[in-house]
Amino acid sequence: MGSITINKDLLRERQSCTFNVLELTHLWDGGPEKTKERKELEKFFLDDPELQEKIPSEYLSHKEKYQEALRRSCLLFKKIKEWSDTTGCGSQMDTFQNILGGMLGSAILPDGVPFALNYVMFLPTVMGQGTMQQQAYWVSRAWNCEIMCTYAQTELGHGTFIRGLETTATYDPSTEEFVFNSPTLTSYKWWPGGLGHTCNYAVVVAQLYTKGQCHGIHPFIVQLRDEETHMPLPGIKIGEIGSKLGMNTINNGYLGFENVRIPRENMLMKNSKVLPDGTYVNSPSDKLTYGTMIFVRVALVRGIAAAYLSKALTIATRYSALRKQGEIKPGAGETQILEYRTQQHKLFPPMAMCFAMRCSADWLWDIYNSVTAELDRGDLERLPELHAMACCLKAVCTKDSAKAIEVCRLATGGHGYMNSSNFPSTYGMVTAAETYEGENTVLLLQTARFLVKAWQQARSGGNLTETVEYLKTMPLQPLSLWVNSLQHLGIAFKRVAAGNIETCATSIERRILVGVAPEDAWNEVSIQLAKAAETHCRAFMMQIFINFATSAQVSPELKKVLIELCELYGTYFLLDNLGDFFMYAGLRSSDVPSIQEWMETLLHKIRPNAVGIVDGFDISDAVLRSALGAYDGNVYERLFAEANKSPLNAEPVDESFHKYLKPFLKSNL
Ligand SMILES: CC/C=C\C/C=C\C/C=C\C/C=C/C(=O)SCCNC(=O)CCNC(=O)[C@H](O)C(C)(C)COP(=O)(O)OP(=O)(O)OC[C@H]1O[C@@H](n2cnc3c(N)ncnc32)[C@H](O)[C@@H]1OP(=O)(O)O
Ligand SMILES: Cc1cc2nc3c(=O)[nH]c(=O)nc-3n(C[C@H](O)[C@H](O)[C@H](O)COP(=O)(O)OP(=O)(O)OC[C@H]3O[C@@H](n4cnc5c(N)ncnc54)[C@H](O)[C@@H]3O)c2cc1C
Repeated sequence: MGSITINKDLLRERQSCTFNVLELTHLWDGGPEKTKERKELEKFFLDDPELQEKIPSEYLSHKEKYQEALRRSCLLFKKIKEWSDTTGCGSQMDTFQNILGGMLGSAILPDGVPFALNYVMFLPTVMGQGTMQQQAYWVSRAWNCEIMCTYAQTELGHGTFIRGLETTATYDPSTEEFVFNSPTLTSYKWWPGGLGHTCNYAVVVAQLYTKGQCHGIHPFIVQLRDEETHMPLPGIKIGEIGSKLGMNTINNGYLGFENVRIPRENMLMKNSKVLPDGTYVNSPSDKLTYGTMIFVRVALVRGIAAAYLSKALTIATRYSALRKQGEIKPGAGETQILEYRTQQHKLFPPMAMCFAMRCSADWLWDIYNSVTAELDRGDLERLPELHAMACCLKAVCTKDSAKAIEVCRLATGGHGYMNSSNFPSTYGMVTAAETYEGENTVLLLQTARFLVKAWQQARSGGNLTETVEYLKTMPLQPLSLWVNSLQHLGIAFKRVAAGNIETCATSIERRILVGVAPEDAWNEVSIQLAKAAETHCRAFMMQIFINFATSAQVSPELKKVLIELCELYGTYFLLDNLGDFFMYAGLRSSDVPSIQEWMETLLHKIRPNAVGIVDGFDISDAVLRSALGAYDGNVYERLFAEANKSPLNAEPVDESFHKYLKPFLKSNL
């Protein structure tokens, strides 16, 4: 046990890699300086014995899991402060992003950080929707952990349709207060992270009533618990919602109100306002209230979808390089399972997806920042495009990531089913993101709304924004004969997207012409609309990946690998959606064998570099937390060591034998 020798198959894989792995790590991190900072940060946190796991969390009770997560969260956030004070290297915000949205947090609190919402949603909401005075007061309190806050929007009865939320905030001009009530069971807040027993304040989204009129949903800061005793304040009914598929340490909670009063100043008033006499002042756009959701959707693409997929791929690829099972040629000796073409087909396309997600996430982050600056200047023109792209990228990337993580688990056979593989917790984390922050189908339909409008605009000769420009040009270009090239793939994906969007738009128009109400027509066509949004997103990701791979300033060896992965992304999704390419991209059935061969050749070319690629993600063993994926490949020793941590192995005969089994066996049924 505890051998530090590297598995010889993994060693051979590393020796035969054709590119410089460190160069990929630098590219992945955004430069050598970023790699250095990340490694220093990991060392500072992960070498701390107080943050090491003593008993695997799977063996703790629900309550113990939460208590242990809270202990670590407190230590972790003290250390963040220490890190910023002592190193002066990197702002605290960078560090928070790495902890909450990066891999570091998942190493220390794999099932979720109960403080996450304070940073991921409360602070962005106050910064985006609070006045300067409100920001000055609340940001420093929450930032310095004087208070711990969450974001309470979803209710038992409504998550998606937020205009239907039932919690009321009624303004009382005589005291200049808002009075909060939960009129029904379904109006109870349900889900907010950290709400159960961690937070003492929340942004609460409620229907605003003033002067007898409802003005729709607005955000308010509400104190929930006493700052000293942590007891719920009068009229606050609060608790935790119970055990879930994953994320069991994030402390999701419920919350009801009975005549809870808050000062008028606690309404976040950057956009709309209520004056002391109760006069309501409108926001420039009611969609500005939805700003925090856009921020989190943007952050999730990189922080959850791409990051957790890179982890799963590292585990499954290293394991596949050392696991031997069966023979390809009888008598030639047992084969590394990575040699099986079917295994390569499971693992390498998700590697390509991981790169496509990262490039798209960087693009999305940049436009998020520029559009946010424009909004601050009162310019709302690009908000619809940002909303549309944040919605479809969040939906497609979390879906691809969750599906691929499950494929990675299946690719490791029985051992992947163990908690010690770290697949279950990784999957639990990512599949949650398919639902939260906007359920994926719902988000795709939001993008589809934007696309149908863009299609109509293209037809009437109007101007189109960057991501939908192709709707103007694509239909005009004649279909050419199929060529196996990246450029042709890029065009074909756009043709498929344009074709799907056109089909939807004309199906809706056709229905309306025969008297179907527009809303019913929309619902009738919505299966195709969701698909159209997905194909638009895929075409966007394909093009972004092509731009990245062809223009990356890297060595020829690494560039070759990036191009191979990019081609694999395209050929994989093309072969998976042949019908679309037949219908809209001029593909003929006689073209398919050569594309299948192209894809298989790519799998063959990527094979020698597979371990190098995942090594390039540079995920340390402490972050991977997997018996199957460790750098040295000593899988079987680790599986044994993990099995022996089971509390059932503490005694050779468990007490249940004497209590139940022995009497049963002796009872002569
Ligand atoms: C890196 C991260 C690290 C770690 C994370 C760790 C832990 C965190 C874990 C969990 C956190 C989870 C938090 C949550 O889930 S909070 C709750 C999130 N809830 C949602 O996302 C609700 C989803 N629903 C909606 O977003 C909207 O209600 C919906 C868009 C579905 C519909 O809204 P509404 O009915 O008001 O609008 P429509 O009539 O459909 O459209 C009107 C119009 O407005 C446009 N629109 C809609 N949303 C936006 C937006 N956000 N911004 C801009 N514009 C928007 C829409 O396109 C329409 O435009 P038009 O067609 O021009 O009329
Ligand atoms: C782990 C986790 C953490 C969360 N954290 C928070 C939090 O911190 N704060 C918070 O406020 N909330 C939080 N949520 C709630 C989350 O945002 C909602 O669950 C999510 O928005 C989906 O809403 P819903 O549960 O009401 O699903 P529903 O909207 O009821 O969806 C159910 C089904 O109906 C379909 N559907 C609904 N509307 C439409 C439509 N218009 N068109 C077509 N199909 C539709 C959906 O596609 C889905 O298939 C969290 C949820 C989870 C799972």
